[in-house]
Amino acid sequence: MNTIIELQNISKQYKGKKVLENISLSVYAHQIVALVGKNGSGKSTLLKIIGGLAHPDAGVIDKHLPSLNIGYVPEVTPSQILFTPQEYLYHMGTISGISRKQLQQRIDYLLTIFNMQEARHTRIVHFSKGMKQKIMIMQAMLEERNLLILDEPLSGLDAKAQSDLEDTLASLKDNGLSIVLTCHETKLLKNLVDRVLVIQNGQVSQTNPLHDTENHQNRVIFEISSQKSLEELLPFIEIQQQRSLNNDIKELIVTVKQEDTNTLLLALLHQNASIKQLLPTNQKKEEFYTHF
Ligand SMILES: Nc1ncnc2c1ncn2[C@@H]1O[C@H](COP(=O)(O)OP(=O)(O)OP(=O)(O)O)[C@@H](O)[C@H]1O
Repeated sequence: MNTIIELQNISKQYKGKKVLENISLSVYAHQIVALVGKNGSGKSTLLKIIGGLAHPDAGVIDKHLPSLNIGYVPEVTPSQILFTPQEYLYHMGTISGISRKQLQQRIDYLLTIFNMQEARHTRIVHFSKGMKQKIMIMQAMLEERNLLILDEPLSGLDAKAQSDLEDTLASLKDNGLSIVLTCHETKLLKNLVDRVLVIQNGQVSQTNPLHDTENHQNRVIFEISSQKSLEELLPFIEIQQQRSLNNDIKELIVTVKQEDTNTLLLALLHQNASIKQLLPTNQKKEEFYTHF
């Protein structure tokens, strides 16, 4: 994984009150990271520090990409914008000094990826909160970005708007963007984020990945002739360990997704493999080995 920005021992206080204490974290390319925590836990402060909008009292921010270009979208969404998306984005882009031709191409691209072409000429003041949120993100993306920082992008949106925005953020990630966002509720993020960082008492800790693939995988140990090719199995398995028992037989320990387990077992039987053990990966290793 390529790190794009790394924070080392970041601390911040306001009027003598410590908000962040010795926080270290990395943001990787093509990842969506969520910062979760209670009101006032320091999420926005940390976002602003990552985005270069606030300075830490101590610590180092190391940009691993020399041309790291960060877009920042604050929590507050302005409600009274009388322009249409086309007008608003065009004005904002012009203020940022983007050339006309480049700007129009970029607006077209953004309207497409945010699925907003039909609303191009409707006044933003008439938009739903979700659509306004999209406009704010598009504004932050008028310039090419590597990293997008979103403060509470999903808050106040109804379920449909949340899911719509999640889809958009997922396509932005697929197009190469990294995203750091804050959120109160982890359940909103289930299908979206790669990592969740919890901020509490000025410290950041990483929770188990929300995708929790560990719990949906099995570990299989089998013995198979050394002459047999494993090529057919490779799409399903991740090899953890492999050793020769003698010249003819090798033993493998592999993990396989729950849904691929039957296919794997069937393929192993066709290959005259001997299945020694099958257990969910969330069983402790010691328990696993005592089954021999
Ligand atoms: N500019 C500031 N001046 C003084 N205190 C500040 C400032 N910015 C934030 N704080 C304080 O720092 C603490 C952390 O604030 P921050 O906004 O980072 O938390 P948060 O987790 O984003 O909260 P919320 O979920 O309510 O948005 C709070 O106690 C807040 O009052």
